[in-house]
Amino acid sequence: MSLPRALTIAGSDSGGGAGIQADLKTFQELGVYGMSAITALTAQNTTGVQAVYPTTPDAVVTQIRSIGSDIGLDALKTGMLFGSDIIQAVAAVIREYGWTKVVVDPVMIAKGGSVLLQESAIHALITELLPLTEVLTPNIPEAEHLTGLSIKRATDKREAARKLAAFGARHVIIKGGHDDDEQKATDLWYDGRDFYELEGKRIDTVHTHGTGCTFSAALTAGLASGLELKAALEQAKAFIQAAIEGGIAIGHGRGPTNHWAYKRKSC
Ligand SMILES: Nc1ncnc2c1ncn2[C@@H]1O[C@H](COP(=O)(O)OP(=O)(O)O)[C@@H](O)[C@H]1O
Ligand SMILES: Cc1ncc(COP(=O)(O)OP(=O)(O)O)c(N)n1
Repeated sequence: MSLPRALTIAGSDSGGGAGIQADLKTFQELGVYGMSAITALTAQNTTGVQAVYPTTPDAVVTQIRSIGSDIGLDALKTGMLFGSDIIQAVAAVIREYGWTKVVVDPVMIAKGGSVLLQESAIHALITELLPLTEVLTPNIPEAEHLTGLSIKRATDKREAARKLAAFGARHVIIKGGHDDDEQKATDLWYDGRDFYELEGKRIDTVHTHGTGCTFSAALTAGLASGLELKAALEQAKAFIQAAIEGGIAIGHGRGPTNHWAYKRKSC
């Protein structure tokens, strides 16, 4: 197989732990050539998001076309999309190129509470992007917000996953980082028919900035490399587990995960 290529369409995190920076580091660590289309600049560090400066739909589409018309790609992911106009533009360009290995991380709110997706953009996310989505990776608050359901028990997670699949996503992974299990961090995978669990030991740490971005980027890298979804998910889970175990205590707040830990571990 030729060099695998992956694109991330997301926001920039100046602190380097989430967004575009986390995605490109993850692609690189997994041997995938990484490319980016930036939807917004955030001034951000381990204590939170200080400011958000969205780009324009035109700027986003032009970046994506520069890649589509020349280098091409094997898989793509979306992260912070911020507004409905950017979502509509991204969906249109995905349709234009006919890309199908599309991972959507429906980033809404940073762990510090800052809004990374406007409320007015939820409708566009559901109607424009989810029908183009191969794998949707919400955390629990995002799954609740998209479905209007309250997720307290395992059965609620399953109902939410069914509802998200009905919006058009072919596979749904509801991530377990925010649930109240103190021993395990378990992600639920729904393939439109059956449910599976991806289990990991919960690590007691505050250094979890960028976990969702890193997990979805690792999944995208696996798909770009030609792995089947099950193998790509297992690799992504092992990648994020190692990255959280090796979390980096820099700054004065919630430090980033360690993107080189997985490769070090497997060497
Ligand atoms: N403390 C933790 N220990 C182990 N795995 C975790 C922990 N927190 C999150 N994860 C895992 O990291 C991935 C991202 O999940 P989550 O933190 O829920 O996403 P987000 O960053 O979007 O809120 C999932 O695979 C989840 O199970
Ligand atoms: C630019 C940007 N994109 C996404 C996020 C959210 O990342 P996530 O992996 O969910 O991690 P936390 O912010 O929740 O720690 C972000 N912060 N910035």
